[in-house]
Amino acid sequence: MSLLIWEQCLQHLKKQLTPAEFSIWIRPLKAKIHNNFLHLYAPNNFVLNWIKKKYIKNLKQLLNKFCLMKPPCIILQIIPYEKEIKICSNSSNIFEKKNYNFTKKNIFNNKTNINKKYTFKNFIEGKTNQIAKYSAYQIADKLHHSYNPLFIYGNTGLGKTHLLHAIGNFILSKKILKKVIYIHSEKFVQNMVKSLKNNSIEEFKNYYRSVNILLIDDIQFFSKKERSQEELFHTFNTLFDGNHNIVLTSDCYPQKLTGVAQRLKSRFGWGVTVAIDPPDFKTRIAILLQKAYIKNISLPYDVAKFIAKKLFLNVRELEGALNNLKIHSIFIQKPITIKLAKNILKDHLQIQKKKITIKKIHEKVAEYYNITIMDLLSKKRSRSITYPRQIAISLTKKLTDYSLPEIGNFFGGRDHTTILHACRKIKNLKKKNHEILKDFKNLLYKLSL
Ligand SMILES: Nc1ncnc2c1ncn2[C@@H]1O[C@H](COP(=O)(O)OP(=O)(O)OP(=O)(O)O)[C@@H](O)[C@H]1O
Repeated sequence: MSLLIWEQCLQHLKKQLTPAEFSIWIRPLKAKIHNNFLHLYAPNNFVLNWIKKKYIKNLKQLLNKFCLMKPPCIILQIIPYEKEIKICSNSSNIFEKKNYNFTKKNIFNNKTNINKKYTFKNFIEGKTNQIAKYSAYQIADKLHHSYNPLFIYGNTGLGKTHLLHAIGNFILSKKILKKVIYIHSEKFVQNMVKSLKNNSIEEFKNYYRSVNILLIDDIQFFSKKERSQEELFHTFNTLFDGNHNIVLTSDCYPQKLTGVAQRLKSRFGWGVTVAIDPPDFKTRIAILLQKAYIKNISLPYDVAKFIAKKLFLNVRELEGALNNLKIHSIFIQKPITIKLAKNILKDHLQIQKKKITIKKIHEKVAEYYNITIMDLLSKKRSRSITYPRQIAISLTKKLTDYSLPEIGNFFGGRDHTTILHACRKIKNLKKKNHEILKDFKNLLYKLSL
């Protein structure tokens, strides 16, 4: 009996469960087969109990299905720390291996700049980022040319940089002789300026034009930097013509980049362009639990749920809340509870709320839908006006402490029942229509800046 049987169960469960369920509960389990016993090691008591309650029956059925002879008995236990290391290092599904540097020395030290911390394995997948992750993986795994260039765009803190490093780490782990470099756009510009000063611009050019996979982060930093754009343009052409992969990230769609030459923008869109949106509720919970696990923080599920409900714009914010909770719980020497989370998030949410005024909501919504503020407050009933108005009302309800009649006053003296109706309507539409949900989230983001 080998671990192959467990691999089969994993493949099956991966299809059966949602990505979030699989990542939170099943993926952290480490398996070992010994004397017809399948030892499953859970990272903590919480996961262990959950597996017992929700998945053990299913696991037994799968073992029965896949075993031709007598299926092994399952022994479920908590992993002791030293054991965890041992099992992990033997595990076949670990992507991270030794980073390697290139031997040829030059002024840039041939550093890959890849951060080992960010891998595909610890990138939690959900509806809003799965295409980006899939595309990034295609490049890492197969160096797919149809994905050249891959352009990933989205708001801050949603995992774009994480995916760039994940590509780099995956390629490095395969130990194939491919030169992969991660570079932040600002650094690219700095290096270029330095090279111009040092009379080493030829080395600069050769360095970036000789890579096999170039990962460039936050391309919007090239805005209005004509000389650097010129250099990027030639680097891009050399790599593209030589069938080398280029992956770029940005805070917006290529054509929306301001201060960037049209010839570059059009090249950015030659391959595949994918968006990353803020994670949905379930994915936020999964991310929190995973980050807590990595940071060795004991985070109860209900607290993760509470934080995920309150913070919905970006993952960096979730991580910040988690770090804050950890520090406070260590300081007061008490475990993390909902009460503690409420206290900590209170200040954060209060600051957020203070930043959001009715004026700002009016302005941002009007600008987003290309209508006037007067339209928003008017009695006009055409769909092109009522829909943005209902969105604005619903945002006001979510982001401020105003009562329904007060909100009615801010929107042209409307009755509180009209306000309630608008909020309910948008709530339902968000569930059914992805575009509406996206509009709502985009506006939430713009208002939070
Ligand atoms: N799906 C995810 N799973 C796990 N961690 C994530 C995920 N998305 C984001 N993160 C984490 O959130 C943090 C911020 O992500 P990252 O730096 O990649 O964002 P970004 O989109 O590049 O933001 P910016 O545009 O500000 O550079 C990182 O610690 C990253 O690991």
